[in-house]
Formats: sequence, structure tokens, C-alpha cells
Amino acid sequence: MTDIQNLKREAAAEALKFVEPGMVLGLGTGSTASAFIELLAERLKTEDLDLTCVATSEQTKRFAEERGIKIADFNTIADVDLTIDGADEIDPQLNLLKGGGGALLREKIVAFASDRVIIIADASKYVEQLGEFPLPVEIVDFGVAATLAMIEAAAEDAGCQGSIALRRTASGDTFRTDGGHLIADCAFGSIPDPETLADLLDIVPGVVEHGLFIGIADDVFLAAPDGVRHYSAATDDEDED
Ligand SMILES: O=C[C@H](O)[C@H](O)[C@H](O)COP(=O)(O)O
Repeated sequence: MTDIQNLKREAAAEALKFVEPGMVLGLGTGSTASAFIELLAERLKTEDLDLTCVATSEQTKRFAEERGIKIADFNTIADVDLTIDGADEIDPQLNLLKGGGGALLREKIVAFASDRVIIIADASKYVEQLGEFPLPVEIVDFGVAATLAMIEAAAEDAGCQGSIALRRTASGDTFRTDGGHLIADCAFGSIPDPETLADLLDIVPGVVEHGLFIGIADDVFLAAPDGVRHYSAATDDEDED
């Protein structure tokens, strides 16, 4: 296992401590969320936790089921006790930039339905200002040129500039989310006011969702070589675990 994979696993191990019997548990998407799912699957081999698990992507559903974790139909569940997910960037206010894997819409629905959201990551994801990682914006096909122009205008109003490109797969095909939508990756370099940008993107008609998760994370566990740091939105404190 590489050093970075070890760090992801250490952050995941901290989050696993919050999983309690009988919970409805949201499973995030991405490599760090997958590290958590692997640890959860190991724990479930020796403990009957009677969990109801929901997945934030088809990829996560497959990954969990391959490890013996049953995934419930989220269309029949309104409330989630706890969601564990990764992030592409985390700022000091615990705002997140997510969606590098294209799962932002389902991740945001599950996160909003959750009583508690714990974000796990290696410490390289912690940034002073969001935006170096291109911001994914999920959009519909209809009127795509107009929607891209409106995203650009919204970004300018929020003090952001940069290139916006429709995401393609490694083989050059148009990338499609689980919902069948497109992703516009916005390479702004920096997002000086994430809250304002989020508000402006929320009102662009062709935008289904964007990867700014403002005020959603309750806790963040960041794994560094010298230990796992815990940030809590409730206290705004940092402690070393
Ligand atoms: O769409 C993907 C998700 O938002 C992921 O949680 C995010 O991209 C982080 O993924 P990873 O843990 O692989 O860096």
C-alpha cells in the first residue's frame, strides 16, 4: 500500500469509530470513501451492526456489494444518520469542493439528508482557499452553450475567472454522471468567495448541481504522516487524534 493510501485508511479508521448499531449510513464516493468501505466490510465480518447503507454513486454501490455490504434503495429512505465521504479540497471554514469523480449530485442529496456528515481525506486536500482543483458543475444537455456562458458570468460576478470545459472520459467520450448529465469543469485557480459563487450557480437554470458543499461538513478527519487531525464545525477546533 502506498503512503497516500495508508493515510486515507487512517482517516477512514477514525470515521469508522462513529458507526453505531442500527444506523442508516451514507457511503460516499471516491478512493478515500472506498478505504472506509473496505474497513467497514472488515468490521461487519465480526459484528452484526444491523446497518442500512445507502450509496452516493453506482460505483460505490458496486464496490460495497462486492464486499458483502447490502445497499438499500435510497428512494425509500428520507433520513440518514451519518454519511462518510471524501473531498477534493477542504478549506479552513470546512467548506468543501467535491465531484472529481462526478458523484456530486447524489453526494449532496445524501449529505443534505444526513444528521451528521464526516469528511475523510489525506492532509494534501486541506487548502487555504478552494479552487485549485477544477470545480465540477453538473449541467443538462439542453442549451449547453447558454448554460456555460451563464456559469462564466456567475463566476465573474463571484470574482472567479478561468477556463470551463466539458468533461471527457479517458477514451475521449463525453462524460456522463449517474444521472445522465454533463459535467463542466471550471478551472478557476482560486475561488475567493465560495458562498457567493455557490449562491450564483444555484440560480443558473441549466445547472443541476455544483461541487461546492458550503456548511455541510460536521467533522473533518485529515490524515498526515504525524497523525490524524480532527476539525469540528461545532467548535471550530482542531484536535490531534
Ligand atoms: O465525485 C467524487 C467525490 O466528490 C469524491 O469524494 C472526491 O472526488 C474525492 O475523491 P478521492 O477520495 O478519490 O480523492
